Amino acid sequence: MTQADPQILDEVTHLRAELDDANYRYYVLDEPRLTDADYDRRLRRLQELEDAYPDLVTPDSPTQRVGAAPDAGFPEVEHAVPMLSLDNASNEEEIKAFVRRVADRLEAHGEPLAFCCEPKLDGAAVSLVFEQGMLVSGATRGDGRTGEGITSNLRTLRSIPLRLRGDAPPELLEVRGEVIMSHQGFEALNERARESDGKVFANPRNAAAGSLRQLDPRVTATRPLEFSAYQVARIEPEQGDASHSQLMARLGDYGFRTSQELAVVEGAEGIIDYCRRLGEKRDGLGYDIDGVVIKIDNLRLQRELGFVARAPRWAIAFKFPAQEETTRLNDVEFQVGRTGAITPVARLEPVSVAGVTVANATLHNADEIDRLGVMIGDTVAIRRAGDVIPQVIRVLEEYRPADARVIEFPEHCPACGSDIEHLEGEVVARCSGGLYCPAQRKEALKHLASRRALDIDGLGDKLIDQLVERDWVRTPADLFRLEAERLAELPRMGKKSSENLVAALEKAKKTTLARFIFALGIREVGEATAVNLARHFGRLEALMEADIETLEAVEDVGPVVAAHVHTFFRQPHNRETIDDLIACGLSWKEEEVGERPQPLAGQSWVLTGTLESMTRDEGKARLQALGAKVAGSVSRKTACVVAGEAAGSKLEKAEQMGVEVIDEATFLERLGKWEKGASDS
Ligand SMILES: NC(=O)c1ccc[n+]([C@@H]2O[C@H](COP(=O)([O-])OP(=O)(O)OC[C@H]3O[C@@H](n4cnc5c(N)ncnc54)[C@H](O)[C@@H]3O)[C@@H](O)[C@H]2O)c1
Ligand SMILES: [Zn+2]
Repeated sequence: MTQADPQILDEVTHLRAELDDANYRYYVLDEPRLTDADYDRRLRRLQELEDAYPDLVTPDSPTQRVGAAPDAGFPEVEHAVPMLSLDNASNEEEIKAFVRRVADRLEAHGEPLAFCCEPKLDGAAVSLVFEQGMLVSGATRGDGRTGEGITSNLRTLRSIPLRLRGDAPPELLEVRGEVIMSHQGFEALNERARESDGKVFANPRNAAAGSLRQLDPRVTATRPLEFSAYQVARIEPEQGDASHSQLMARLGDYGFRTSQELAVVEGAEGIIDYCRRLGEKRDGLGYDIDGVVIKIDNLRLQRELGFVARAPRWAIAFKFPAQEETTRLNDVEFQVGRTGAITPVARLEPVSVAGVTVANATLHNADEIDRLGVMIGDTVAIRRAGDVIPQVIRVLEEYRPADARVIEFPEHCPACGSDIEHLEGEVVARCSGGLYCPAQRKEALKHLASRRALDIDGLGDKLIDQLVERDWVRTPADLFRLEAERLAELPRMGKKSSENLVAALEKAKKTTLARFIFALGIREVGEATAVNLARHFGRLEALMEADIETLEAVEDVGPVVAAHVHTFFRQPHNRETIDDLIACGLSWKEEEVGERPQPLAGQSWVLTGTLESMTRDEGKARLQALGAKVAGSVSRKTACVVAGEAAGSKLEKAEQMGVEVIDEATFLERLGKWEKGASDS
């Protein structure tokens, strides 16, 4: 046996310290600092050294253990059957070697072996114990022997049955599976966290693990978690299933979700083919997988093969390329979205992430840049998964060069030069050139033409897209200069509909001051605010000249709205656009700004979560137009909460306070009724 020299000993000690720290950050804090690739490299190196110098192996080496010791915040749960890790294969050769190895051990030469292949879900492993069909305990993997008791948290997951389906449940069932978060759920959770200064997670795995390990189950309940079962650890009495795949079908009958991608294949060729096909599907699945788990399907053969220290002999994980990589951030550019939001985009040293070259990643907004503490020249970890835009998730500060530069947020819109507004308390910075900015042109025109603005009949979204794309319409006033003959050249626009549109444009010119103000699309100026502004100032000129103080004196106008209005009218381009519209013949009689019935007057409403049929701003405007106040937080005075998709803490608070909560469908139904009532009278 070779004797290790002090240098090797040093390296081993150092690697172990690094890996222990990485395990703690990954499994306990759910906040890794190393990428998985870096972690795996270190673990492999340690394994090599231990193979070369077996004397150095200690029972507590990271190569001998799984996960990390359970956190003290939870009761300890001893696993009756240990929760192990899996050996890895990273290429076809290693898959073939695995198949040869098991065939040799089983002395199954010549006979094709059946393997059950499943996606390797990238979440957090949990174990669930059912007695007489009832869920009695749920735990994390922990260090494999002892996990954290998180039963109450797991009970909040709808995909975990609290009682097994069917009338003859086994006396005892222990099921293992992965708790995952879909890409959609993950994005929505982080989006909420960014808005409310909550914890932003690097990836769905950390988000799932972190959400499960909340001390308060009510927090877990708000997180979009799903459970997918992949193993039966114990079943008593035995039900006579001969294979893993039969057990999975049984779990389906008991009410569990199992992978839809599960398939039984034969031999190494079958496995390799499955891995290739699943690899191609990976980006479209909507959740993270980091590979394929391959298991001997026959349960008797599984038992014959048994386990080694860290992993079963009858299974292997084929690893897909990592979805996180590190690269250099060369520069940051700023893009204007269609609603004027300014998004910082990281220009990266191109790097291949899971088979796709990534050269750009989003940095979301100025707060995110602060949160990450990122500078130009930094080495950053990026993540690309599914169809989600690649993101910068972490800075590797130790690699920061001496000439790293601070990222300066621009003061003027890169598309049109208007001032960028970055209001206190708002995460998103925006271009204030609403009507003028080419990046916002389509949206601005769609808003202007909409029913509650200028109400231009027949000017739909598709038509606006065409007009802008052909460059026939650059400013709102250009709309009113369109001629029927020219319009008739457009696809699916006959002579008749062109003439109708021109007539509708003519008709729309006669409007009201309130509609005109609303049509300008000033941020946060909904219909109700527009009415208040029109009523207060009476004349457009007076509104345009108003200072912030005067604006704040208007009913329902707070500092934020006042600032938006003020900035809007300070932009020379916006003023030109308005002059131009008036020159085209837009007009209104002040006295037309009349009273509208306001069935919701005096009520306070709260919107939370994502609405499918409208933006939150629009929902707010429509409520305000009916007289309601729309508040940002729930209190006892709240009349009603509208809960959209992925509604979070506000929904929870409303439920605690006994405030009425309605879903989007009910909201739409009621809005329709009230709005009809309002326009009838
Ligand atoms: N970045 C870091 O700092 C850091 C630290 C520690 C670990 N890690 C990463 O964690 C991984 C190692 O973790 P591990 O020990 O949990 O091993 P593993 O994740 O490679 O394999 C075991 C796990 O696979 C999961 N699994 C998913 N689908 C399954 C299925 N269908 N059947 C059976 N099991 C399934 C189970 O949760 C099981 O616990 C590596 O990828 C490593 O890079 C990273
Ligand atoms: Zn702009």
